[in-house]
Amino acid sequence: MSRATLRRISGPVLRATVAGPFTLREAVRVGPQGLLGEVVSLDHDEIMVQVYEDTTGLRPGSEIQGDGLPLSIPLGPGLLGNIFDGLLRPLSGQDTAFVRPGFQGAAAVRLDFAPQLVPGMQIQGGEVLGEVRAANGQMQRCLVPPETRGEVIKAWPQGSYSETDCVCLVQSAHGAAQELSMRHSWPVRVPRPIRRRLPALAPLVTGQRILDALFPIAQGGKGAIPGGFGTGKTVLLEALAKGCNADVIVYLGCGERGNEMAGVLDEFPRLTQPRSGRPLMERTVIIANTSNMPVAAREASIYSAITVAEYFRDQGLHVALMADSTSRWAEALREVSGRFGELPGEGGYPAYLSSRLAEFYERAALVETLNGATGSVTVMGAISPPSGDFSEPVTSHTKRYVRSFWALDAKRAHARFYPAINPLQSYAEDARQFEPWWQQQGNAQWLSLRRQFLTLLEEQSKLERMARIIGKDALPIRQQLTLICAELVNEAFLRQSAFSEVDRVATPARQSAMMRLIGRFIDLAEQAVAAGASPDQIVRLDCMRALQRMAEDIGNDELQRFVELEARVEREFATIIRKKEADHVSSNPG
Ligand SMILES: Nc1ncnc2c1ncn2[C@@H]1O[C@H](COP(=O)(O)OP(=O)(O)OP(=O)(O)O)[C@@H](O)[C@H]1O
Repeated sequence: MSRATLRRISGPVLRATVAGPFTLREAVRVGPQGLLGEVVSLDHDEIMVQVYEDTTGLRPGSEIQGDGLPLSIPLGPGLLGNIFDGLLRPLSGQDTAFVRPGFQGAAAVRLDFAPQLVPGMQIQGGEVLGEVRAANGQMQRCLVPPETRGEVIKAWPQGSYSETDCVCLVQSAHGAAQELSMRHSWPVRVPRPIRRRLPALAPLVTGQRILDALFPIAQGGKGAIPGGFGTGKTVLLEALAKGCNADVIVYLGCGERGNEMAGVLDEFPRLTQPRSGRPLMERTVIIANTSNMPVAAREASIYSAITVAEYFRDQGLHVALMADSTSRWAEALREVSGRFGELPGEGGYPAYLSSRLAEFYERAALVETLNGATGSVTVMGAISPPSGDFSEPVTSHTKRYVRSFWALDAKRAHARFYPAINPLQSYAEDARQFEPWWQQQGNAQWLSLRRQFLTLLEEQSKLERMARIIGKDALPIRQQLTLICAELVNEAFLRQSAFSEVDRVATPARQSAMMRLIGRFIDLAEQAVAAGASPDQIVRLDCMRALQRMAEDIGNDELQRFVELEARVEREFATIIRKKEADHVSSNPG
């Protein structure tokens, strides 16, 4: 085992004189406490180590021992429903209220394991070793570690085992025997292998109308949520974690304030999944690395989170990873890089900020797993640009790698218009691909309605600028109508409170019903104006209020009420149009 002697300590960065061969990225144990670290540079007889724990009290002269392996995390069935720090160690103290006791110790917790392998079988990495059934009936697959290959020489029978108990013995072609348990470890910085990437065909259904209908993200896609202070990044990520249709949620609180994380920790165990009604924590893994935890661990936490997400993907599941916030992660990178004495690049960040962001987002994908199943990791990262300036390095580099960009807007947030996503600054590069998916949901008009809504919102912004100069009433009637319709899209469709009992999650069917109804309103309003009705008459229709309130009034299970509302809108427009035609006839009797 390689050893080194600690020479210099600068916060989480150590320099040590080596007495044995170390490798780059090797995990090390430092000092008498065995603090966990990683070799980040090698130079003749000196190594530089980044330590993931508090280095207070450490002294020069202490010993550093190499693990001989890269920094790795344990992956097993005990992850689901629990909360960990950035290096995947269960959080202790108050936070352990819902941590399955002894996860790390593993021996204490026994799980019902049903094997799927029998002696004589030739197996390869990624195959299903067996299944674990939790007390609540939830099934999880245990996988053969990706690099394992050989013949099963012994398989333990169905029964109760701890995560680290041997349940299968495999002999490789070279004759070496390997013990397999329900848990295996994997180096966090190495993407887990897959058979191939698949083209994304379906969106991740988020339950947020502005995202699903206007700026969708693919299942296996990557999205960013940039937004200045207090614009709603955390609330939006939490809403996605609660309402999206992923099988597993990995929620990473990276460098956020402790009280914000406390909200998640307190709330998630009490909530149920809107679709299945099951407890939300059953499908969630929380990784919390708040601003008061060691800075270097924050840097590692993003890799731990994506590795956990890939582990569930490899079981053939669809996983959504929410990272709040990637800016705090980049700040950790900057701080540690400064201590290494590296030359700072743009904004003081290291020159490799962009490649690190790329490495992270590239791990999002829809894939065929090693065992032939289909799974995905969708990544959504919040960004906190200082002063809300989207040209700063983290936002601008992230923009190059994500396909959905949901820009939060301080003006909308100040007006308490939530989610405060600015539709003019946001985009979704994969949107058109989802037309067939929406057709399958019974919304054949989705693409044209989406285009119509986006055009209205764009025109609204231009017209409002003009109206500020000349006054709204001085605009031509058609343009006044555009403003009315855009306002309806905003108020009735895009506004969605994350705290509303009825509206916090909108199903695709309800979103479709609302889109169609607004589209019908726009058609009828145009017909009414063509027949001579004034914009004022349209605004004063009784149904206007019902339309503006429909998101709050009509729930996901009450789709028939949209049909009734549409009939009411048609009746009211028919009345104005008939009246206009009658007026026309009486003023032109010949
Ligand atoms: N979708 C939403 N629905 C209802 N209210 C919201 C929504 N989004 C944000 N808010 C309101 O805005 C407040 C601030 O939101 P949040 O804490 O998510 O902002 P943030 O961008 O994460 O802040 P910070 O920059 O401090 O991390 C919330 O406490 C809530 O009152």
